[in-house]
Amino acid sequence: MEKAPCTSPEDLLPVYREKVVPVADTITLNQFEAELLTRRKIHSQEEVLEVMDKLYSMGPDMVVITSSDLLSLRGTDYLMALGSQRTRTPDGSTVTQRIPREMHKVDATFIGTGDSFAAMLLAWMHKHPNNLKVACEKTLSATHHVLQRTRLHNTGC
Ligand SMILES: Nc1ncnc2c1ncn2[C@@H]1O[C@H](COP(=O)(O)OP(=O)(O)O)[C@@H](O)[C@H]1O
Ligand SMILES: Cc1ncc(COP(=O)(O)O)c(CN)c1O
Repeated sequence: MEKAPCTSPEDLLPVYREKVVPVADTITLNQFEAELLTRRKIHSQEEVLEVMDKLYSMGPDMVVITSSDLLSLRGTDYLMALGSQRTRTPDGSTVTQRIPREMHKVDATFIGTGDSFAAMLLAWMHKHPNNLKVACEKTLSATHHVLQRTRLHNTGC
């Protein structure tokens, strides 16, 4: 999960908030990025849902929090990802599907996992256009395999 300092200049934040997010259909971001965009801190499962609602109110219909280290019920060895999709019913109300998944932490630091996650999610969403659950699960599984293999390649264990 990306921590400060940001890889993007902070003065671009208003551009993301006001120009980019409102025209996005889907956003994938980690907990830190979600906190920055919404100006809210996440300390609990309830708060992550509030932050996701705020992100929906900014425009996208699909929000995927790629990782959070606070929310896993299984402890600090796990990360949580949370996929979520909002659909409008013919009567005008909205239904939100949420797909929380926990993954075992791989004991290493990786760069580019968020980018690779977003690219794989796009590919799996293309293959499974009506099934975010399957797209998220395949993305997480493939990500985990890539990271384990990367670690094995670098450390031999
Ligand atoms: N140390 C890790 N152990 C297990 N999975 C990880 C680890 N780091 C990243 N991932 C995986 O990569 C995905 C994207 O990583 P994340 O840290 O959320 O993105 P970013 O690189 O934007 O901070 C996560 O959903 C998770 O599946
Ligand atoms: C300068 C820079 N470094 C590293 C990364 C990789 O970030 P992440 O680990 O969040 O995918 C990015 C994101 N594209 C970046 O812009």
